[in-house]
Amino acid sequence: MSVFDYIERVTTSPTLFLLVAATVLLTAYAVLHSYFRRLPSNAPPTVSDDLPITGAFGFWTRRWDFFRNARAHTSTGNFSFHAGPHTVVGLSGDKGRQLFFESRDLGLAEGYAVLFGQSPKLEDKEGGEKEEYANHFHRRLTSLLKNDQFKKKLHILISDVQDALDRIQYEPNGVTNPFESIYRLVFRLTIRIVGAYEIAEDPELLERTLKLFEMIDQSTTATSVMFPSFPSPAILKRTYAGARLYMLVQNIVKKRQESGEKHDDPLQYLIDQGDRMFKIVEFVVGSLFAGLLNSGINAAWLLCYLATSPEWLAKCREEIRTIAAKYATNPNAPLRHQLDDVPLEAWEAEFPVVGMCLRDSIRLNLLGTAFRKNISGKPIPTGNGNEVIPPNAFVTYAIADIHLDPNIYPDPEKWDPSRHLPERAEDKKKVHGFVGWGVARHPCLGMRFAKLEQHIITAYFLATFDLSLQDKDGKTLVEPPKINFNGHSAHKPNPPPFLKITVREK
Ligand code: HEM
Repeated sequence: MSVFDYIERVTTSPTLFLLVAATVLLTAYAVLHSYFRRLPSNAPPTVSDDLPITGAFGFWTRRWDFFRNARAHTSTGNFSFHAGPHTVVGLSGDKGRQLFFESRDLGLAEGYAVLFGQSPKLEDKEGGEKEEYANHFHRRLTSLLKNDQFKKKLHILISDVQDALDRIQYEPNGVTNPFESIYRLVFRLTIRIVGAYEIAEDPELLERTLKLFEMIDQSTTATSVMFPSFPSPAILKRTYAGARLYMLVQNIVKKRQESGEKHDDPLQYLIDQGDRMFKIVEFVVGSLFAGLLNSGINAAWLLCYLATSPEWLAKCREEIRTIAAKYATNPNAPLRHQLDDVPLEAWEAEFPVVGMCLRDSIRLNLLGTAFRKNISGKPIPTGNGNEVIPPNAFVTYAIADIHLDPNIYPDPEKWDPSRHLPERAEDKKKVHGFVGWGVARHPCLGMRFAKLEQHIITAYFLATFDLSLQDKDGKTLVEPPKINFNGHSAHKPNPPPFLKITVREK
């Protein structure tokens, strides 16, 4: 068939004409798009699978593999790619890590807002407004995470833990999935510290709030970041869940206003500060995102690790027994009741063994990448020749770049708390050798609370139960489940493991 025959056929068949026109337009768009999003020549080299329009799929499908592969293919270990319309630079190595965590030109909130992107959009924020939001959020959270709050709340946190353990004790066949039961407990504790009394006290409302939160959490998909204006199911779900959460909190506030009822809780503090409704909801959801995932998932993992490590289980129990004996008013009471007399200061400072177990769990389970954005308006030198991070580019650092480095942490995928003993101190071998609690410009604001709740949950659990790990068929597991290191953040293992528990007498 000659070219003329072909043209005649296309122009006389409307379907074929539309098909060809669409293909031509799409190709033209892809070519133009690729041309306009070209990076400056001194940006780190672009990865080979950076597709037009969508960008690099590996970033979404196998994040850690994508990073390892990309960093291995450039001389500096830094590389560039796209996530939809966004230019992203991946940093790696010691220099990259220091720049990432120490540069004041890299904005944390701006990076997470787009690439992590879970918080429901209650109001669009631009420039100064974004900064105002971050300041407001930090101010409120810092007030709620002060010593006097912990002192006041300690007894209620402990009572919530005891309540959860009572429920776990009566789960069928003495078997519990910690990624559900302990995760829910952490959710309740987090609501106590950043949310509302009414939610923490009402199991049905607590469950509903958790479901809405999880709906938002699951809404960061590749398409929702690539095409944020397209009403994809994920974005619709997020908007729906955000609106429902808004109404849920609004109802509580209205009820309080109408009845004149007040509670000594975070919600009342926010109301008394004169915060508007959307700010209150934004604060609660933001705090849950900052706090719940890491705390809830690590609390569950910690028990799984201990259930498969007789050595560290014994060491933790010994520590718990010693501290309980130091403070117990009745040394003959069962261990779990002796713990009721432990003061806040001891909960915070006197659990180094449990602390090391938690530290290695965080090393392994802080997955995916941290995010920043170049907000300086200028190129930022990376310290490698004339290589720069272009203005407005997003910046990512894969936590595994340091946490799974075999030169720092030998046998890096193995949970081994003894790495953190003073004589080994593997995490001190390099600057920012452990970034599990954030470092430099962005240390974790919730670390004190997170450690406190982890110490309390672990101590009460081990004092109350003997435990072993098993699969869904009841087969004993002698090793913890494998972690999917390609995950984007701390997550529940699939399939889940179960804890088989029996109540301890002493
Ligand atoms: C085991 C539990 C936790 C872990 C492992 C953890 C870890 C981290 C890490 C690694 C960062 C730094 C992120 C970065 O540099 O990109 C961070 C920051 C932060 N964390 Fe946590 N976190 C935990 C619990 C909490 C809790 C319970 C809260 C609050 C209720 C919280 C609030 C925050 C906030 C607000 C920031 C941002 C600080 C800033 O903007 O400078 N975290 N956390």
